Amino acid sequence: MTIIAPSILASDFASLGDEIRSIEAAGADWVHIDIMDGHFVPNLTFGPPVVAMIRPVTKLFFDAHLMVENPQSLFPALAAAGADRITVHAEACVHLQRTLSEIKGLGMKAGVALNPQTPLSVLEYILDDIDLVLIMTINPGFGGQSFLPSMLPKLRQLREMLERHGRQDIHVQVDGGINAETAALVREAGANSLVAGTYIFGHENRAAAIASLR
Ligand SMILES: O=C(CO)[C@@H](O)[C@H](O)COP(=O)(O)O
Repeated sequence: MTIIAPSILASDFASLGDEIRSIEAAGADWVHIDIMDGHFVPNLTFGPPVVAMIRPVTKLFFDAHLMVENPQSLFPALAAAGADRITVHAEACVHLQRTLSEIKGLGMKAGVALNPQTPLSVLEYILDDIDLVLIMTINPGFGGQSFLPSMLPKLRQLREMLERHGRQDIHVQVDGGINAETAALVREAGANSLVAGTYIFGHENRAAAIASLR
């Protein structure tokens, strides 16, 4: 079963609670929360106080994607705010294994995101520390960008790596430019968790949009 994680980056922030209720009613599995700091990526979103405010709105799993420098400084506040998983960028973490241990030490699941140019080899020795790999199918920072088809072979190679290590249980997530067309491509290449912002929140029928991604 493909897991659908709408990215609230594309929602109407003035009605964030209602937007989250809407995707829950439409069949979303996880809420994807893009946290950006204006340094690691050239855009700024929100932080732990907003996560805490939306926590009572839904019981859906909170899948936080940190596009920030020094992500570890946010872990305690995000744990307290109710994040279920924190995904950090390998490019932002000098001591990646330690960073992942810190996330798990606070009772959350841990994931690693890779920018398009980052090789899969950075994952080779940390597979025991994660339950998700996020393959960015755009350069992070903004919604509404076009899907990079060059990420399809990367997804296939990741699936092979996970099989080689007996870790097929690790989620393979994609993020960026996902719509009904690109969803079929990434599912075929091995993704089982799809993040989509513009496509779901911009669709007149969000339940139909989510169903089309599966
Ligand atoms: O992490 C990001 C952007 O950096 C994403 O989660 C985007 O929000 C995806 O947006 P769409 O491409 O689906 O509009």
